Order: sequence, then structure tokens, then C-alpha cells
Amino acid sequence: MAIATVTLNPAKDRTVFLRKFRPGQVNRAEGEHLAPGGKGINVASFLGDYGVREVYALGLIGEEDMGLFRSAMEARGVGHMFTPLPGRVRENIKLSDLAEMTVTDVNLPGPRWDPSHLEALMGDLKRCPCRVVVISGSLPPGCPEDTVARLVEESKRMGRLTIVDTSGEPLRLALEAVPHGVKPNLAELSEVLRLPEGPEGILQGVRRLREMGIGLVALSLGADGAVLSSPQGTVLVRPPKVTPITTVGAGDAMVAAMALGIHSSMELWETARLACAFSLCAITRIEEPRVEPSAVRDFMDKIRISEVEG
Ligand SMILES: O=P(O)(O)OC[C@@]1(O)O[C@H](CO)[C@@H](O)[C@@H]1O
Repeated sequence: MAIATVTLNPAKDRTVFLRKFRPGQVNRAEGEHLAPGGKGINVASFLGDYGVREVYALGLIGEEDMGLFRSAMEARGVGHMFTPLPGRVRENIKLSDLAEMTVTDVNLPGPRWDPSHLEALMGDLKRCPCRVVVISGSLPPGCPEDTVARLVEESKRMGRLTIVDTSGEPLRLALEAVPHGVKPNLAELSEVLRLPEGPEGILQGVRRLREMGIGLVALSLGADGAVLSSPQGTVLVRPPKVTPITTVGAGDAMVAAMALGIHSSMELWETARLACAFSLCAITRIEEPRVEPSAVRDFMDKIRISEVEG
């Protein structure tokens, strides 16, 4: 049985490399890179890059860009069941400052949709022969805020295990539907749970998610790594120092590893190590394939894991 990813608001990511980003001034680019993206699309791509078979990408795709998204999936052996929308997919701009090693995201809202498109996507999800469903990213304008929660409930009714990666009110509502897994970053979780600052906030956030009944929690902490928690315990996973080329997709790579961990019944520590290695691959390489098995193996040896009092 397969892993499916659902992207309600995909994007074409245009990364623009700048020697130094100067807000309010004329910036001349050193180069650019354009790739089909959106959180669930990235998760499916990374799984395909890693050689996972039986991955399906589902989502609402502007029909003028359908060819680009289909061929990106096919090149990685990823199946697709895309619902066409009129027009194009939004283009998100990622300003990569090579001096500071930071990325400034300018994410557009995305195209209009109507309820019939969502029903079509629900139909595809029902037909998709999957066991794990990843629902990732923002919602297009006007899409009801409980859409992710509805997808979680529907998937659970079909006996599937869901992972959610979204933010704001859609995340709060999705948590009430109790997905199997969730991967917020600290800012996203603090916004929803109103956590205290510092290490206490991190541990409290993880504990509260687990108390809600969520089986696998991954709280991403940027360059500091991540805390992962399941009934097997709670671990802090720390990456080695690397020079990132982009941060776009770092969280999606972590979600891809979580999906694989759940799908293959991995131990918590194994999932944590894989999640960190996937993420390191995604930030150190922008050309495809971004998550190569040999690079994952190399990073795995350099990652430190410690148990944390949950
Ligand atoms: O606007 P959203 O849906 O929250 O995020 C969209 C996005 O920033 O997420 C991916 C990286 O995680 C990119 O491919 C894409 O541009």
C-alpha cells in the first residue's frame, strides 16, 4: 500500500540567488532556479528521489502548468492524481541571500477554486490505494479553514494514517481531528498552543500534542535539529554544521521521512535520524535529485541523537 501526499495550494518555486539581499534597493541576481513545489509535492518528490515506490501526489493544479507537475512526478516514478483548476499554479519567490545564508519567502495566495474541485480531490483520495496520507501546506484563498481537518477525518474513516503539516487556524482545527502524525515548527506550534519561550515551550508543545493522542510528533527547530516523540519516547536529533544552499523544503523532507517511517514501521530513533538526514540533503542541494540515498547514508553517520525527558 502506498504513501499519498495532498497539496491544496501547490507552487512553482522561483529561487533567486543574490550576493547580498538589500531590501528597498535594486538587487541584481547571480542566478535563479525554478522548480515545481508546494509542500506535498516536495514530500512526494523527495520520496521518489530516495527510491520509494508506490508514492502518489494528489492536489489542485492549474491546468496550464499541469504538464510541468506531471512530468516532475513521472521523472521520479511518482504516480499522480491531480485535479485540474482553471489557469496557472501560483509562483512563489525565494530570495536567497548568499552572504547571510538566509532565504526570504514571498508566497503568493494562489488561484481561486470552488467546492466541486475539492469534491473531485476527495474522490481521488478515496480511489488512491494508500495507507499513509500526508496533507501539507497552506489553503488557497476562500478554501474553508477546516479543509485539512475534513481530509484527516475522511482518511481516518478509510483506515489511513495521516500526517499534517500546515499552520494557523487550519493546523488548530486539524489537531482537533487528531492526525496520526504532525510536523509543525516552533513558531507555528506556539501560535496555535501559545507556548512559553525557550526549552520549556518546546517540551510542553511536544507533550501537549502527544496528550491529544497524536502518535508521531516532530517539532522542527531549524539549524538546531528537531524533537521527535512517539509512544516509544522522545528524542532530540542534532544535525552536523552544514552550509545550506536553500532552506526551501527542509520541513517537507522531514515529513517525507516521517511518512516512510510510519509506512515501514520504523523505530522512533530510526525515523528521527532519517528525518534529519533527509532535511540535510534538501538544504545542501537544489538540483534534482535532492534526496539521494548515498547522501542520506553519509549524513546519517554524522547526526547525534539523545533521549529527552518527555
Ligand atoms: O504557502 P505555503 O503552502 O505555506 O508554502 C508553500 C511553500 O513555501 O512551501 C514549500 C516549502 O516547504 C515551497 O515549495 C512552497 O513555495
